[in-house]
Amino acid sequence: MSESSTKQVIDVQSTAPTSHADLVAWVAEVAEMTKPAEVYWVDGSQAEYDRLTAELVQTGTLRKLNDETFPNSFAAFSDPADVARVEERTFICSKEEKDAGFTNNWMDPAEMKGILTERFDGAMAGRTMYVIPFVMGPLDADQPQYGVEITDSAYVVASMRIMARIGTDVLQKMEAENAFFVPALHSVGAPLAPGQEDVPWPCNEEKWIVHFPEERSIWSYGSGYGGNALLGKKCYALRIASVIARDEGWLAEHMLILRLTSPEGKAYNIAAAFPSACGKTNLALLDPTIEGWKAETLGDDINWMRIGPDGELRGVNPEYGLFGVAPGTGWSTNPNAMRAIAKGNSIFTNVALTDDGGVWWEGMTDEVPAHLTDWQGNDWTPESGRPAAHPNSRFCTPIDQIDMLSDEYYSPSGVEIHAILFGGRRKTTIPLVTEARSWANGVFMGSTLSSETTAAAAGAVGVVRRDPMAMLPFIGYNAGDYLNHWDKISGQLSEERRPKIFLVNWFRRTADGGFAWPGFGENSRVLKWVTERIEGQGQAQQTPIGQVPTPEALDLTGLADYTADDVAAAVAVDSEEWKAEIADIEKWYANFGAALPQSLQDEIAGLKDRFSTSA
Ligand SMILES: Nc1nc2c(ncn2[C@@H]2O[C@H](COP(=O)(O)OP(=O)(O)OP(=O)(O)O)[C@@H](O)[C@H]2O)c(=O)[nH]1
Ligand SMILES: O=C([O-])CC(=O)C(=O)O
Repeated sequence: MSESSTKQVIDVQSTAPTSHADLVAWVAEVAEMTKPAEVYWVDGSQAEYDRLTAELVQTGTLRKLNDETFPNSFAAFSDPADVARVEERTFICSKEEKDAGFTNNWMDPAEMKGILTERFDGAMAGRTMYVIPFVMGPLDADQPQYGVEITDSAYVVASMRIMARIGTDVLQKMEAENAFFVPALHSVGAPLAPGQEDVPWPCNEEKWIVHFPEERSIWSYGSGYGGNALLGKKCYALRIASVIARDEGWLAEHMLILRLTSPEGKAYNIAAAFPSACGKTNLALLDPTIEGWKAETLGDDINWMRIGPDGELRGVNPEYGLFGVAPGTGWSTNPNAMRAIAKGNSIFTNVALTDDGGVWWEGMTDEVPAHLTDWQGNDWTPESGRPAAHPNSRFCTPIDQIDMLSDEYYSPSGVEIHAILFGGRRKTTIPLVTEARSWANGVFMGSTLSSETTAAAAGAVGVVRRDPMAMLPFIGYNAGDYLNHWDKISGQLSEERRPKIFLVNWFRRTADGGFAWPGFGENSRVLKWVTERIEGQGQAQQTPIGQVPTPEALDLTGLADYTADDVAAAVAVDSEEWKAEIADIEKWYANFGAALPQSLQDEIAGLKDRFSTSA
């Protein structure tokens, strides 16, 4: 062991601001392995954030924006090879391969630790090692879900402060309870030789996003981007939390939560699972276009659902900020998100810069600026023929800047969920909205959910894939066990209180290539029908896949140039398309073998039956 690493171990033990023995031991162990220049415990204060962001401006990682239009906000530009989650480099290292299942990459945990230990050896040389105590969900929850992220990226520290509750309060409570925490280790994997200047976006060509579900720990190496690096989000709140949820009897899901109140004052909490970049943030910040309806945000990406005392399903958003897709978020499509962003205190990544020191992305304003600096630092004009902002560019903004944030967001016991929507991005086949025939039929809809891939993950875009409950990249264990867990939870819900389930598709196309439904704020019309169905009202027609609205059932008041015929086209069930769909579902289900719950086997058999008798 070198002299400097010995010194670090001693430093950690004697300077740690906590007596939480397991935590101090882990931090010391990591410092010994990664050999940072210093160890810094993050307190989560505004002064600390201001200091770190100022340092990041100095090193060129952040660019301070024009304070008038984007107060206290910054833009970061990543390495072009580090712009999205890397699913191919994401692993679930359970002791046994079968426990990771066919949807996950797997490696033996000891072998993986061996590889990672080599990568992390000296990985933080020349850098500061930051220790971020955090909690997912309210700190006053019955059982706060603690984590500690160690990282060598100040950009990650600043972003984590927006996305999660972090710092001294969390550390003190964790210490007082001597609580378990998820150790989440992150390095950009780009150590600095002494005297070497900082690079604006350090990262490594080799990336590893690794989860050890039995240990409930995370090791992430080589990337500084979003879900690869802000480890409280997808890595903890979905992959590791899904394992905890399986063991403890609850659900950790990739869902937004929206509260919709009717003109009569009746409130409905709607959870919706859509894959990445398929409209969660937009629906969570819905601006209803129908008179008298009010929408409030509870969550935009993750929903932890527990069974309440009366057999109801209760949802909590464990996050503290938004990490939203920038392109397509605009004053006309999502004014609520734009108002939250306009309050400032945000970090943008891979958006374009305007000449007056602001930011811009495709769809932000109707008028396209005449000149920009694109996300890669090049001059850009509307004639450039390429996007100015990266398609997966993001805004990272505190959730409490949303004017429409529900007070219930802060409730540790969450809200009762009255309806669950499953939705994907499909050009054909899937109607605008379909009500499940039953709870089991709804779980079937979720388990066979499909969507075209998006820029949120590295790889091909636009390829249709099955994405069960929008959790394909996020189930931290065997997908067959996951479907069985849903089946088991179903049985524990009160029959009267079970949420109604719907399948939606905002992205269906017409023959001329346009969207079959205007989407965004107009989705409130679909949600109104959903609430009518909850109340046992609203006109619906039976189809082999479930109930769809009759052409007159959607409230189209004030919606120019959209007719009942257009609704009929948007909700049409085409049996030829469904023949291909069923074949694809059967192919998907074959992956599960005997693990497929009987209820879902019955559902696919029933679906085939209904199509054959309706033909
Ligand atoms: N046509 C259409 N596009 C939509 C609609 N809602 C969202 N989008 C587009 O879908 C893209 C992604 O939307 P988001 O709301 O950010 O998606 P998300 O699911 O929150 O994404 P993640 O943060 O990756 O989980 C944006 O380009 C939106 O403009 C809609 O109702 N209709
Ligand atoms: O995790 C990320 O990088 C961004 C995100 O929310 C997603 O991909 O769904």
